[in-house]
Amino acid sequence: MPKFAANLTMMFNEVPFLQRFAAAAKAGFTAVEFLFPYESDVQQLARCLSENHLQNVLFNLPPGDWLAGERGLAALPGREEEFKASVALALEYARVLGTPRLHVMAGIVPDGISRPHCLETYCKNIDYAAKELGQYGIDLMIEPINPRDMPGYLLNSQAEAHAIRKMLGRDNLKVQMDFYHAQIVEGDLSTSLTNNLDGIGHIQIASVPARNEPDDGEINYPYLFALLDKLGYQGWVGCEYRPRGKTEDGLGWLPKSV
Ligand SMILES: O=C(O)[C@H](O)C(=O)CO
Ligand SMILES: [Mg+2]
Repeated sequence: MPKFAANLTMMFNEVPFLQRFAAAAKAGFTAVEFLFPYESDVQQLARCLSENHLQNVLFNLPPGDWLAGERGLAALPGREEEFKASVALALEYARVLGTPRLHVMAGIVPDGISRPHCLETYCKNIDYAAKELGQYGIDLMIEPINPRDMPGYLLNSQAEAHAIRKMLGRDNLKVQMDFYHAQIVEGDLSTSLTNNLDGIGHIQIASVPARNEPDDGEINYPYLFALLDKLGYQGWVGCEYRPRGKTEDGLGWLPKSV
């Protein structure tokens, strides 16, 4: 059975963020991921991990002004210096927390700027970030996101993400395969997973269309979990879903040892 990491941004939202570490550990998780840790003191986060015997397997680089609708800086021409500063900040956190991989969000293609121009900016920034993280043995994830959840987001398909990964040729640049997004955009999950396994650095799960626990909706997760085992996938599976009700009440799908 794959290794599952609780997503503390989406799960255990019955309690404040810093109390979710203990809640995840109590539920049996040994690993967690989250989106953006930057509102918390990094040493406090390190204590939350160590006190609860958890490892952090992923978090995101700063996304720009989230409340203003920004969803990443990497593809935004003219924001390169801000992007480089976001890489430095994420590195500070990752080195303290021992995080082995970081997800960099691409961003929404701005009005008046061509997609090819954004794609060129994105590739240059991703290459820079991968080089910086690589000095510390940290992998960089790029994740296609569906246009229903994020209209205008630059990167939507697994195929394009793997093409960028191969073109840049950085060993520590990997694709984050979120089955929720991949199902919405292109489906064909098991073949895409099988054909691209070497280039996949992290997986995330949620039901489609509701983005709840992976025990409902149109994706056959028991089939995919068995395929991950058969393929020998050694990475983590992030539970990036919105619990239908109380988080603990929705964990019946988890194997006993997560
Ligand atoms: O939304 C997602 O699936 C991504 O994993 C993310 O981190 C940005 O929201
Ligand atoms: Mg995701």
